[in-house]
Order: sequence, then C-alpha cells, then structure tokens
Amino acid sequence: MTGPTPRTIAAHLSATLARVQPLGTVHVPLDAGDVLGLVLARDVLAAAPVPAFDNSAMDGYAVRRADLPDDGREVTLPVLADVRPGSPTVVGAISGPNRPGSDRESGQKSRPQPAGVVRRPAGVVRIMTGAPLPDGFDAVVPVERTSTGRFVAGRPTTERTVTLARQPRDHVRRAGTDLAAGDLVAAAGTVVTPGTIATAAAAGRTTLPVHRRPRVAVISTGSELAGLGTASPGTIPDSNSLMLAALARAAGADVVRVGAVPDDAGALAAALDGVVGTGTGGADLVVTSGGVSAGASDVVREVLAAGSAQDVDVAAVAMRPGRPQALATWRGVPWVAVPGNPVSALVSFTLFARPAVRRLAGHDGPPPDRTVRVARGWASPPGAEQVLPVVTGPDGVAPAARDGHHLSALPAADALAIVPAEVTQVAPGDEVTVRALGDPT
Ligand SMILES: Nc1nc2c(c(=O)[nH]1)N[C@H]1C(S)=C(S)[C@@H](COP(=O)(O)OP(=O)(O)OC[C@H]3O[C@@H](n4cnc5c(N)ncnc54)[C@H](O)[C@@H]3O)O[C@H]1N2
Ligand code: MOO
Repeated sequence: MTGPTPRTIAAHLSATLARVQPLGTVHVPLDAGDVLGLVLARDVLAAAPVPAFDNSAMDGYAVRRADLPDDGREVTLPVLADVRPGSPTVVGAISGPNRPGSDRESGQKSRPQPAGVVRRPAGVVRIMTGAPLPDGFDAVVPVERTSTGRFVAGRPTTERTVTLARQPRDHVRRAGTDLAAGDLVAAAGTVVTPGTIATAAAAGRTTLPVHRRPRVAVISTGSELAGLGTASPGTIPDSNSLMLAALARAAGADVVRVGAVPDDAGALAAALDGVVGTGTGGADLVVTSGGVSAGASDVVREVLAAGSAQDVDVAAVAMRPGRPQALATWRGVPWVAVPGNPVSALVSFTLFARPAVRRLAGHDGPPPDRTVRVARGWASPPGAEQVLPVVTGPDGVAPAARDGHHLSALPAADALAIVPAEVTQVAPGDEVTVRALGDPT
C-alpha cells in the first residue's frame, strides 16, 4: 500500500493548529449584536464605579439615622422633598439652617457637633429605588415599614409626614461597592457573554477589545454535485457545503460559502483565489470538501500537487471515518481539506477545522471532551480510532443510527464518540470520550 504513514487524530490536530494564530484585536461596540461569543483580547477594566453613586435599594424614605431613636422607637418626621431615579436633583425644598446635608456643604462633615446644638428640622426625603441618595442622608426605610404603607404607581405622593423607625439595614447601595473604577470586569481570553456586555456597559465601557471574528470560506468539490434544488439524474445535492458552512457558523465564524466547483483544477484554483482575496476582507481559513483520496478525479489532490499551494501536507489519519486529509496554504491563507463523504466531512471539521476556527477567534484550547457511559454498545474497527455520531439519552450514549457512516445518523447526533484504536467492541456500561457537536464555548 502506498501513501502517507497514518498519524493519530492528535497529531493531525497539532499539524492543523500550527497553521493558525489568533486574529488581531478590534474594538466592537457593546450594542453590536455580533459582539456576543467573541473572545476578549485584553482585560476589560471598569471605567467608572458600579454603582456610580450612592443610591437607594428600596422605594421608601431617605433618612438620617441621627434623626431616629437608637432603641427602635417610631418617630413622625416631615417629608421634606422627593427624589426620583434618573434625576440628581431633589424636588422640593430641604430648608432650614441645619437642613440635612448642610454639614457637608460647610465642610464640617466629620466634625462632632458642639454640645447643645440641636439639628433641626429633622425630616425625610421620599426616594425611589435607584435614585441618588441626597447629600447628608445615610439610610433608606422601605415604604412598607412606614405609616405610608405603599406608594401607588402613577399617582402623586402627597403625604406631608411619615412615621417610621430605625431599621437594621441601611438599604443603600454605595458607590463602587460592586466594582471600583479600574477593577477587572472580564479577563483576556474569556468569551463575551450577555453578562460581560451588561457589566462592561454598567462600568462605563462602550466597546470591547476582542479578537476579530474569523472568516471561513467553504468550497465543495465534485462534478457530481448540484446546487440547492438543481439536482438532475446522476448528480447529488451538494449537502456538504451547507453543512460545513453551518458548522463554521456554529463555531463562531462568518462564512463565505462558494458551493460546489467541478473536478477541474483550474476551476478550484480560481475559486480559491476568489475567497482568499487580497488585503483585508478575504478568508482567514479555507475549508474544502472532497477530492482528497486516491481517485482519478480527486481535484484537491491535483491542485495540491500542481505547485501553487504552499506547505502541502497530504495525510492519512488512522481514524474511521475521515482517513484521507490534507492541509496546505493558499496565497498565505491556511487551507483544511476534508474528505467528501458527508459523515467524514462532519467528523473532520469537528476534529480539525473547528479547533482551528476557535484558535483564530482567540479561544484558549479546544472545548473540553466529556467522559460518558455507554447505553447501547457497538463494534469499532481495529487499528484506527473510531469517531462515531452518538445520541445522548438518560442512560448514556448510543449510536445515532445503525450505520454511523450514513447521513441518516446526523440529524439526531449530539456528539461524537472517540474510541481508541485498540478497542474493537464498546459495551453497555463502558465509558467513552465524547465531543459535543453543538458549540460549547
Ligand atoms: N482507492 C481509494 N479510494 C478511496 C480511499 C482510499 O484511501 N483509496 N479513501 C476512501 C475514503 S475513506 C474516503 S472518506 C473517500 C474520500 O474521498 P474524497 O475526499 O476524494 O471525496 P469524493 O471522492 O469527492 O467523495 C466521496 C463521496 O462523498 C460524496 N460527496 C462528496 N462531496 C459531497 C458534497 N459536497 N455533498 C454531498 N456528498 C458529497 C461523493 O459523492 C462521494 O460519494 O474516498 C474513499 N475512496
Ligand atoms: O474514512 Mo472515509 O472518511 O471512511 O469515508
């Protein structure tokens, strides 16, 4: 038998990953929908404290605890003013020479009051949740713990006095207690989640420094392939380019799907030239399907042998399916060539191209595999790692179809089981390694 010496899945993955590096940093606005799922290229620090100012955690009354007896007795105090969320201003007057806050304005905040000085008028300020705590006030009493009982939404609040007592908690959210300016919001290398977006926005950021989203070009090869809805006798639908485009999108890439090119070296070279582009905007990775085995019309092999591609690595991987593989560089852009059999194409993309997309996107390593119990067993070929589409049920995993090489296995499959080369039979109760087919980030 001729051809390359078979290598392991791990060796071919290393060879693939050696060809890609994380893409450069871009600053994506927080309100751009596609910031979600990108990977932070730098630490994100809070630009402003969270909360930005002391504010009320409750609808109720801002008080000065000095106005409320220590022993919890109730007092009746005038309602001096009103403060609402979104407004730094207090509506209504807080009057009098000793009005709350006058000590701060006169620079005497920490100075003890001389004996005999009575601070009057004592009073409270009606305050809603999230509104800034007025200067000089230091606690909030929730409305349901006061004589008012409740506020009615949309109705003006007119009470002149309120009876209330000191509470065990102050119900004030202090500035910077969640995050101080300069605190770490999210670390470089982590994935942007809805929570990252919210926290960065709350902390005064407007953009996030992320690795640019990879652009993947998908080309399928084969003169037998027909575009969607155009199949005629002797042709088959080009399902691979649709599948690979969807896989690349699920892995976080923007995709240019060229669709099928015939088994013609010139046509494939022209398609490759078209997707790599010149300068910015071209693909960061090209994925082709088909034409990598030993047939007379294996056009990928023909182009790889013709001299225009660089760093050509035609490989055999000791795995089933997906044995024939190739890697190359086309005008500076990495090219992963996967076999045409649809299950082989899915397996090969998941094992090799997906980690490459993830590295381009800045992810730190592949998504973790899981070890799961086998519910229904299957045979595995000797001398090659088996990669079998499986479906996960309450008792463990089972083959997704009677024959894992068949397309009919794919709709239900939620993972690939990876069985070591020396194992020939997988039995119920065994544990196997599985890689999720969805896109864990
Ligand atoms: N003499 C040998 N023949 C084959 C070998 C070998 O080692 N020696 N390897 C076999 C294995 S394993 C595989 S896998 C296939 C891989 O072949 P290619 O990558 O060259 O793929 P094609 O020949 O182009 O197609 C294989 C098969 O898949 C169908 N196909 C291809 N593209 C699509 C598509 N876009 N959508 C749907 N289906 C597609 C195609 O019609 C073929 O039936 O080679 C074996 N042969
Ligand atoms: O190994 Mo091929 O990829 O079985 O069909």
